[in-house]
Amino acid sequence: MHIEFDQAGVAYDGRTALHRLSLTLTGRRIGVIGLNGSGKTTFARLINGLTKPSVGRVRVNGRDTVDDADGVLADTGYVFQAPQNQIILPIVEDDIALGLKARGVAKADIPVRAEEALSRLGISHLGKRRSHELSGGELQLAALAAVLATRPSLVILDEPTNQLDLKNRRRVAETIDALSEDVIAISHDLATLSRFERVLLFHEARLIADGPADAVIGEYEAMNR
Ligand SMILES: Nc1ncnc2c1ncn2[C@@H]1O[C@H](COP(=O)(O)OP(=O)(O)OP(=O)(O)O)[C@@H](O)[C@H]1O
Repeated sequence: MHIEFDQAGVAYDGRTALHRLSLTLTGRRIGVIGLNGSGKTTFARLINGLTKPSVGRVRVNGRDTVDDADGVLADTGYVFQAPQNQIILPIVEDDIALGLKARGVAKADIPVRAEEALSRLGISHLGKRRSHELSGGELQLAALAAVLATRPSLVILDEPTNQLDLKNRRRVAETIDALSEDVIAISHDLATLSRFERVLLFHEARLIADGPADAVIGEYEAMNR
């Protein structure tokens, strides 16, 4: 990945959600930590252009998130904090197909791409299931499959293991570990992020630490002791 924040910041009605930030992200796996309301989701949404900067610019793999919003969206997949807001159609594979259709994938390729993504995560059996009947872990994996089916080069995960029990948390964490795509993950699961190459710590809408996982996680733990 190559992501550049150039004095980018976000404010809502005069309240700052993220102070101006300049930073370059390269590499394959970046974790994001911080207390509730510290600006993590705002930061992540800036990267795929879901949130536009109030000031400054964000560029993802050379594309500006305002000037080339469609290009950025095509290249970055975003798995939302609440998968029930992401998988909206009654049947899982129909939902995956909807996302592919919206991206202009040829009709004949849609079922192939959907099945490829489901089988990659070991959940082919969920394709024909009703999404509202799935467990939290199954739904989280289905949401990830829907994003992977669009073949993004970067996957942004917003608290992917948040709602999960221990078994599903492990399963999703292992899946994330095995992804070949670049990953930016917001997580409170510090054990998972400890395997990431770089971790960013947000506090009160500012980036306050940025470095190797062990050091930044240690700082976060010390702050909250
Ligand atoms: N659309 C919005 N309108 C107004 N305020 C917002 C909006 N989105 C976020 N905020 C505010 O910006 C601040 C940062 O929110 P953000 O969601 O980025 O935090 P977070 O670190 O992801 O929190 P959490 O861990 O609870 O998900 C919060 O004070 C939040 O209330």
